[in-house]
Amino acid sequence: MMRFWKYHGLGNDYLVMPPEDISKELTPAQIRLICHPHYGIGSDGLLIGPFDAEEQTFRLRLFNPDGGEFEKSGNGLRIFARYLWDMGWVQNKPFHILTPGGKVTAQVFEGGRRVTVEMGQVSFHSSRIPVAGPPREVLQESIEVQGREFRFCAATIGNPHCVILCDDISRELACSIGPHVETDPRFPNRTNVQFLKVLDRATIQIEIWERGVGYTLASGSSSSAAAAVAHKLGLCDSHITVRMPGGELDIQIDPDYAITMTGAVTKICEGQFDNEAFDALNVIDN
Ligand SMILES: N[C@@H](CCC[C@H](N)C(=O)O)C(=O)O
Repeated sequence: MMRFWKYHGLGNDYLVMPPEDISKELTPAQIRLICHPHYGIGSDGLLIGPFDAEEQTFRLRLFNPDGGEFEKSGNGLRIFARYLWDMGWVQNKPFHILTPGGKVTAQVFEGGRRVTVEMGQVSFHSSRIPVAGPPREVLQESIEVQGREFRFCAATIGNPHCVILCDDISRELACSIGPHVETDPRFPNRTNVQFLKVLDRATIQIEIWERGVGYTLASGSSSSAAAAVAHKLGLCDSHITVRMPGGELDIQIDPDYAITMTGAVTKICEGQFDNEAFDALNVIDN
């Protein structure tokens, strides 16, 4: 049996599992099953932690529903911060979370329903994201998908993002174009994809296709990357509300492109995952 806690951040849902319940490292196939909507619990990702909890610093591992481990998640970090608060590991003062994409600082408010995370610094440099080709800031470049040309900027906040500016955005656009961009060879580690519409100097709207997930209702790292791109291009000021189908996030951009993200977290349930569910492993991967 593995205990789990399920939360969502604006409809982007994650499971949290304590590492002490996981006797042997989960395989990618087992993670795919746990996240499967029918054969598993169902979620946009799996968070395993805390590892090495000391002096208000907690290490976290993060996995996409395709079974791949990834670097950083904005909604995932808010959710993990709330989990630590629910479990009594932290109180209302700031604390730190170590992720493969860097160390962040988090703080819980409003009885756990609102969390602020200092997400780290956005970089637009090809060598950091990564993006193939000569070392450069990846701004306003061209990509052709299914006979249509798009202008994009790329950014990292620990995980890779491709931000495509559009006059009109939709779920259909994200689902038709996103998969091709996610796996475009210029992104050696693949990429998350955001379709960005600037509403005014303090408000943007995005539709999201996530690496290793697909279409999601919200994404904190996507919001951070898209807001940073809008600011970098001079289209928005430094305090931006990001509107997504699942709700809004508040993004503050420092002069060095350090990002502070604030938004809601909602607890859904907690329970026990029965290893019997792994009987369907051969079903989901065929
Ligand atoms: N939904 C997350 C992003 C999850 C990670 C992404 N799929 C990736 O592979 O980088 C967020 O809120 O940032």
